[in-house]
Amino acid sequence: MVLTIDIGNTTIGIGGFQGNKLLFIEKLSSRRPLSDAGYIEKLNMILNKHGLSAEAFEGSMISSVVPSVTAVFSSALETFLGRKPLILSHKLDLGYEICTEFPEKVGCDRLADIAGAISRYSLPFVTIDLGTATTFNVLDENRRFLGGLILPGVGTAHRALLGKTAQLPKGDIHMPAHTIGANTQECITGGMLLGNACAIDGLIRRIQTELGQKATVVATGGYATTVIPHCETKIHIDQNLLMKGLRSIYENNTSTGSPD
Ligand SMILES: Nc1ncnc2c1ncn2[C@@H]1O[C@H](COP(=O)(O)OP(=O)(O)O)[C@@H](O)[C@H]1O
Ligand SMILES: CC(C)(COP(=O)(O)O)[C@@H](O)C(=O)NCCC(=O)O
Ligand SMILES: [K+]
Repeated sequence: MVLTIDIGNTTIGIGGFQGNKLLFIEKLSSRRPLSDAGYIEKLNMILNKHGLSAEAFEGSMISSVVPSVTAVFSSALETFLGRKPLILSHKLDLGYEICTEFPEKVGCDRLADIAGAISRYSLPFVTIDLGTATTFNVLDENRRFLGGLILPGVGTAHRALLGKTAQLPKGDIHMPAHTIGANTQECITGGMLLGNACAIDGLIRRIQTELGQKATVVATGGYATTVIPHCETKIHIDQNLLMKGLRSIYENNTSTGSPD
Protein backbone atom coordinates (compact mmCIF):
# COMPACT_ATOMS: atom_id res chain seq x y z
CA MET A 1 0.00 0.00 0.00
CA VAL A 2 1.08 3.58 -0.66
CA LEU A 3 0.21 6.83 1.14
CA THR A 4 -0.26 9.85 -1.15
CA ILE A 5 -0.15 13.38 0.29
CA ASP A 6 -1.39 16.53 -1.47
CA ILE A 7 -0.29 19.70 0.37
CA GLY A 8 -2.29 22.61 -1.08
CA ASN A 9 -2.64 26.19 0.18
CA THR A 10 -5.93 25.37 1.97
CA THR A 11 -6.08 21.61 2.41
CA ILE A 12 -3.76 18.67 3.00
CA GLY A 13 -5.24 15.57 1.37
CA ILE A 14 -4.08 12.15 2.59
CA GLY A 15 -4.89 9.14 0.40
CA GLY A 16 -4.25 5.44 0.83
CA PHE A 17 -3.87 3.16 -2.21
CA GLN A 18 -3.79 -0.60 -2.52
CA GLY A 19 -2.55 -1.11 -6.08
CA ASN A 20 -4.59 1.37 -8.10
CA LYS A 21 -7.55 1.23 -5.70
CA LEU A 22 -8.05 4.33 -3.55
CA LEU A 23 -8.99 2.96 -0.11
CA PHE A 24 -9.50 6.28 1.65
CA ILE A 25 -8.95 10.01 1.36
CA GLU A 26 -8.87 12.29 4.39
CA LYS A 27 -8.40 16.07 4.64
CA LEU A 28 -6.54 18.29 7.11
CA SER A 29 -6.20 22.07 7.05
CA SER A 30 -2.90 23.44 5.77
CA ARG A 31 -3.76 26.87 7.21
CA ARG A 32 -2.81 25.80 10.75
CA PRO A 33 0.51 23.97 10.34
CA LEU A 34 1.36 21.29 12.91
CA SER A 35 4.69 20.01 14.24
CA ASP A 36 5.95 16.70 12.89
CA ALA A 37 4.66 15.05 16.09
CA GLY A 38 1.26 16.64 15.34
CA TYR A 39 1.20 15.19 11.82
CA ILE A 40 2.29 11.77 13.11
CA GLU A 41 -0.66 11.83 15.51
CA LYS A 42 -3.04 12.74 12.63
CA LEU A 43 -1.59 9.96 10.44
CA ASN A 44 -2.08 7.47 13.29
CA MET A 45 -5.68 8.58 13.77
CA ILE A 46 -6.44 8.30 10.05
CA LEU A 47 -4.98 4.80 9.69
CA ASN A 48 -6.72 3.65 12.91
CA LYS A 49 -10.03 4.97 11.56
CA HIS A 50 -9.59 2.76 8.48
CA GLY A 51 -8.36 -0.29 10.43
CA LEU A 52 -4.85 0.00 8.96
CA SER A 53 -1.35 0.30 10.42
CA ALA A 54 1.83 1.99 9.22
CA GLU A 55 3.51 -1.40 8.62
CA ALA A 56 1.08 -2.08 5.77
CA PHE A 57 2.53 0.82 3.74
CA GLU A 58 5.59 0.27 1.57
CA GLY A 59 6.08 4.01 1.00
CA SER A 60 4.61 7.43 0.39
CA MET A 61 4.61 10.27 -2.08
CA ILE A 62 4.15 14.01 -1.43
CA SER A 63 3.04 16.78 -3.75
CA SER A 64 3.38 20.16 -2.09
CA VAL A 65 2.90 23.78 -3.11
CA VAL A 66 3.60 24.99 0.45
CA PRO A 67 7.38 24.64 1.04
CA SER A 68 7.16 25.38 4.78
CA VAL A 69 4.85 22.37 5.30
CA THR A 70 6.79 20.02 2.97
CA ALA A 71 9.79 19.61 5.27
CA VAL A 72 7.74 19.01 8.43
CA PHE A 73 5.35 16.55 6.76
CA SER A 74 8.23 14.74 5.08
CA SER A 75 10.00 14.29 8.40
CA ALA A 76 6.72 13.08 10.00
CA LEU A 77 6.27 10.49 7.24
CA GLU A 78 9.85 9.29 7.57
CA THR A 79 9.36 8.67 11.29
CA PHE A 80 5.89 7.19 10.80
CA LEU A 81 6.68 4.75 7.96
CA GLY A 82 10.42 4.29 8.67
CA ARG A 83 11.15 5.38 5.10
CA LYS A 84 11.61 8.75 3.39
CA PRO A 85 8.68 9.82 1.21
CA LEU A 86 9.18 10.37 -2.50
CA ILE A 87 8.74 14.11 -3.08
CA LEU A 88 7.22 15.18 -6.39
CA SER A 89 9.43 17.31 -8.60
CA HIS A 90 9.76 18.03 -12.31
CA LYS A 91 12.86 15.78 -12.31
CA LEU A 92 10.89 12.55 -11.76
CA ASP A 93 9.51 10.40 -14.59
CA LEU A 94 6.02 11.91 -14.91
CA GLY A 95 5.00 10.08 -18.08
CA TYR A 96 5.03 13.31 -20.11
CA GLU A 97 7.40 16.09 -21.13
CA ILE A 98 7.32 19.54 -19.49
CA CYS A 99 7.62 22.15 -22.25
CA THR A 100 7.11 25.31 -20.17
CA GLU A 101 9.88 27.89 -19.77
CA PHE A 102 10.81 27.07 -16.17
CA PRO A 103 9.83 23.46 -15.31
CA GLU A 104 11.15 23.87 -11.75
CA LYS A 105 8.66 26.70 -11.11
CA VAL A 106 5.50 24.77 -12.01
CA GLY A 107 3.32 23.90 -9.01
CA CYS A 108 3.58 20.19 -8.18
CA ASP A 109 -0.21 19.95 -7.90
CA ARG A 110 -0.44 20.92 -11.57
CA LEU A 111 2.12 18.22 -12.47
CA ALA A 112 0.21 15.60 -10.45
CA ASP A 113 -3.17 16.51 -11.98
CA ILE A 114 -1.78 15.91 -15.46
CA ALA A 115 -0.28 12.57 -14.40
CA GLY A 116 -3.68 11.57 -12.99
CA ALA A 117 -5.44 12.35 -16.26
CA ILE A 118 -2.90 10.86 -18.66
CA SER A 119 -3.98 7.21 -18.58
CA ARG A 120 -7.67 7.98 -18.07
CA TYR A 121 -8.63 10.64 -20.63
CA SER A 122 -7.95 11.03 -24.33
CA LEU A 123 -5.30 13.52 -25.47
CA PRO A 124 -5.06 16.42 -25.88
CA PHE A 125 -6.60 17.40 -22.55
CA VAL A 126 -6.90 20.31 -20.14
CA THR A 127 -7.00 19.74 -16.38
CA ILE A 128 -8.62 22.47 -14.29
CA ASP A 129 -7.95 22.51 -10.53
CA LEU A 130 -10.37 24.73 -8.60
CA GLY A 131 -8.62 25.17 -5.25
CA THR A 132 -7.18 28.23 -3.49
CA ALA A 133 -6.16 29.22 -7.00
CA THR A 134 -7.77 27.91 -10.19
CA THR A 135 -5.21 26.42 -12.56
CA PHE A 136 -5.55 25.26 -16.17
CA ASN A 137 -2.98 22.77 -17.41
CA VAL A 138 -2.71 21.78 -21.07
CA LEU A 139 -1.26 18.50 -22.34
CA ASP A 140 -1.04 18.23 -26.12
CA GLU A 141 -1.55 15.11 -28.23
CA ASN A 142 2.18 14.30 -28.01
CA ARG A 143 2.24 14.22 -24.18
CA ARG A 144 3.83 17.66 -24.00
CA PHE A 145 2.76 19.90 -21.08
CA LEU A 146 2.52 23.29 -22.76
CA GLY A 147 1.50 25.41 -19.74
CA GLY A 148 -1.87 26.97 -18.93
CA LEU A 149 -3.42 29.68 -16.79
CA ILE A 150 -3.62 30.67 -13.11
CA LEU A 151 -6.66 32.58 -11.75
CA PRO A 152 -7.78 33.50 -8.23
CA GLY A 153 -9.72 30.57 -6.77
CA VAL A 154 -13.45 30.99 -6.21
CA GLY A 155 -13.15 31.32 -2.42
CA THR A 156 -10.07 33.53 -2.70
CA ALA A 157 -11.86 35.94 -5.06
CA HIS A 158 -14.97 35.91 -2.88
CA ARG A 159 -12.98 36.73 0.28
CA ALA A 160 -11.06 39.49 -1.55
CA LEU A 161 -14.35 41.00 -2.78
CA LEU A 162 -15.87 41.06 0.72
CA GLY A 163 -12.62 42.26 2.28
CA LYS A 164 -12.26 45.22 -0.10
CA THR A 165 -15.85 46.49 0.11
CA ALA A 166 -17.86 48.10 2.89
CA GLN A 167 -21.41 47.03 2.10
CA LEU A 168 -21.28 43.52 0.68
CA PRO A 169 -22.77 40.88 2.99
CA LYS A 170 -21.01 37.68 4.04
CA GLY A 171 -22.95 34.64 2.87
CA ASP A 172 -22.57 31.26 1.27
CA ILE A 173 -22.26 31.00 -2.47
CA HIS A 174 -24.27 28.00 -3.56
CA MET A 175 -26.81 27.63 -6.37
CA PRO A 176 -27.62 30.86 -8.21
CA ALA A 177 -31.39 30.94 -8.92
CA HIS A 178 -30.91 32.95 -12.10
CA THR A 179 -28.32 35.09 -13.86
CA ILE A 180 -29.96 38.44 -13.10
CA GLY A 181 -29.63 38.56 -9.31
CA ALA A 182 -32.57 40.30 -7.61
CA ASN A 183 -30.72 41.08 -4.37
CA THR A 184 -27.12 41.66 -3.31
CA GLN A 185 -26.51 38.06 -2.20
CA GLU A 186 -27.90 36.67 -5.47
CA CYS A 187 -25.75 39.12 -7.43
CA ILE A 188 -22.61 37.95 -5.59
CA THR A 189 -23.50 34.26 -5.90
CA GLY A 190 -24.15 34.61 -9.64
CA GLY A 191 -21.02 36.66 -10.10
CA MET A 192 -18.87 34.08 -8.33
CA LEU A 193 -20.35 30.85 -9.73
CA LEU A 194 -21.59 31.88 -13.18
CA GLY A 195 -18.67 34.29 -13.61
CA ASN A 196 -16.19 31.48 -12.99
CA ALA A 197 -18.17 29.03 -15.14
CA CYS A 198 -18.22 31.49 -18.06
CA ALA A 199 -14.50 32.20 -17.60
CA ILE A 200 -13.86 28.44 -17.84
CA ASP A 201 -16.02 28.10 -21.00
CA GLY A 202 -14.30 31.07 -22.63
CA LEU A 203 -10.77 30.01 -21.69
CA ILE A 204 -11.32 26.43 -22.87
CA ARG A 205 -12.57 27.81 -26.20
CA ARG A 206 -9.44 29.96 -26.54
CA ILE A 207 -7.14 27.09 -25.53
CA GLN A 208 -8.73 24.87 -28.20
CA THR A 209 -8.32 27.61 -30.80
CA GLU A 210 -4.65 27.96 -29.88
CA LEU A 211 -4.16 24.17 -29.93
CA GLY A 212 -6.02 23.95 -33.25
CA GLN A 213 -8.13 21.05 -32.01
CA LYS A 214 -10.72 19.97 -29.45
CA ALA A 215 -9.45 18.88 -26.05
CA THR A 216 -10.88 16.65 -23.32
CA VAL A 217 -11.49 18.70 -20.17
CA VAL A 218 -11.29 17.31 -16.64
CA ALA A 219 -11.83 19.31 -13.46
CA THR A 220 -10.88 18.69 -9.84
CA GLY A 221 -10.40 20.61 -6.56
CA GLY A 222 -12.65 21.87 -3.78
CA TYR A 223 -14.85 24.06 -6.00
CA ALA A 224 -15.24 21.68 -8.97
CA THR A 225 -18.66 20.35 -7.98
CA THR A 226 -19.99 23.86 -7.26
CA VAL A 227 -18.82 25.59 -10.45
CA ILE A 228 -18.50 22.98 -13.24
CA PRO A 229 -22.24 22.11 -13.44
CA HIS A 230 -22.79 25.73 -14.59
CA CYS A 231 -20.37 25.39 -17.53
CA GLU A 232 -21.60 24.88 -21.09
CA THR A 233 -18.47 22.92 -22.03
CA LYS A 234 -18.53 19.15 -21.48
CA ILE A 235 -16.23 18.69 -18.48
CA HIS A 236 -15.49 15.51 -16.52
CA ILE A 237 -15.26 15.95 -12.75
CA ASP A 238 -12.66 13.74 -11.05
CA GLN A 239 -12.26 14.67 -7.37
CA ASN A 240 -9.36 12.24 -6.85
CA LEU A 241 -7.40 13.18 -9.98
CA LEU A 242 -4.35 14.49 -8.11
CA MET A 243 -4.15 11.46 -5.78
CA LYS A 244 -4.37 9.09 -8.76
CA GLY A 245 -1.57 11.06 -10.39
CA LEU A 246 0.62 10.74 -7.31
CA ARG A 247 0.11 6.99 -7.18
CA SER A 248 1.03 6.62 -10.88
CA ILE A 249 4.16 8.74 -10.45
CA TYR A 250 5.11 6.69 -7.37
CA GLU A 251 4.75 3.45 -9.35
CA ASN A 252 6.79 4.84 -12.26
CA ASN A 253 9.62 5.96 -10.00
CA THR A 254 10.03 3.06 -7.56
CA SER A 255 11.17 -0.44 -8.41
CA THR A 256 8.74 -2.10 -5.98
CA GLY A 257 5.66 -0.39 -7.44
CA SER A 258 2.91 -2.55 -8.92
CA PRO A 259 1.72 -1.60 -12.42
CA ASP A 260 -1.71 -0.07 -13.17
N1 LIG B 1 -16.98 19.46 -1.17
C1 LIG B 1 -16.77 20.77 -1.32
N2 LIG B 1 -17.74 21.56 -1.83
C2 LIG B 1 -17.53 22.88 -1.97
N3 LIG B 1 -16.40 23.49 -1.67
C3 LIG B 1 -15.44 22.77 -1.13
C4 LIG B 1 -15.56 21.37 -0.95
N4 LIG B 1 -14.42 20.92 -0.45
C5 LIG B 1 -13.63 22.01 -0.32
N5 LIG B 1 -14.23 23.11 -0.73
C6 LIG B 1 -13.68 24.46 -0.78
O1 LIG B 1 -12.57 24.39 -1.65
C7 LIG B 1 -11.49 25.15 -1.13
C8 LIG B 1 -10.23 24.35 -1.07
O2 LIG B 1 -10.06 23.60 -2.23
P1 LIG B 1 -8.82 22.63 -2.34
O3 LIG B 1 -8.90 22.01 -3.68
O4 LIG B 1 -8.74 21.73 -1.16
O5 LIG B 1 -7.65 23.71 -2.26
P2 LIG B 1 -6.06 23.60 -2.22
O6 LIG B 1 -5.67 22.45 -3.11
O7 LIG B 1 -5.63 24.92 -2.75
O8 LIG B 1 -5.65 23.39 -0.79
C9 LIG B 1 -11.89 25.59 0.26
O9 LIG B 1 -12.04 26.99 0.23
C10 LIG B 1 -13.21 24.89 0.57
O10 LIG B 1 -14.12 25.77 1.18
C1 LIG C 1 -0.94 28.02 -8.61
C2 LIG C 1 -0.85 27.40 -7.22
C3 LIG C 1 -0.74 28.51 -6.18
C4 LIG C 1 -2.14 26.57 -6.96
O1 LIG C 1 -2.14 26.12 -5.63
P1 LIG C 1 -3.46 25.55 -4.89
O2 LIG C 1 -4.61 26.36 -5.32
O3 LIG C 1 -3.62 24.13 -5.40
O4 LIG C 1 -3.17 25.57 -3.44
C5 LIG C 1 0.36 26.40 -7.14
O5 LIG C 1 0.27 25.46 -8.17
C6 LIG C 1 1.68 27.11 -7.22
O6 LIG C 1 2.18 27.62 -6.25
N1 LIG C 1 2.29 27.14 -8.45
C7 LIG C 1 3.57 27.74 -8.72
C8 LIG C 1 3.59 28.53 -10.00
C9 LIG C 1 3.21 27.74 -11.23
O7 LIG C 1 2.57 26.69 -11.17
O8 LIG C 1 3.56 28.21 -12.34
K1 LIG D 1 -4.91 21.68 -5.53
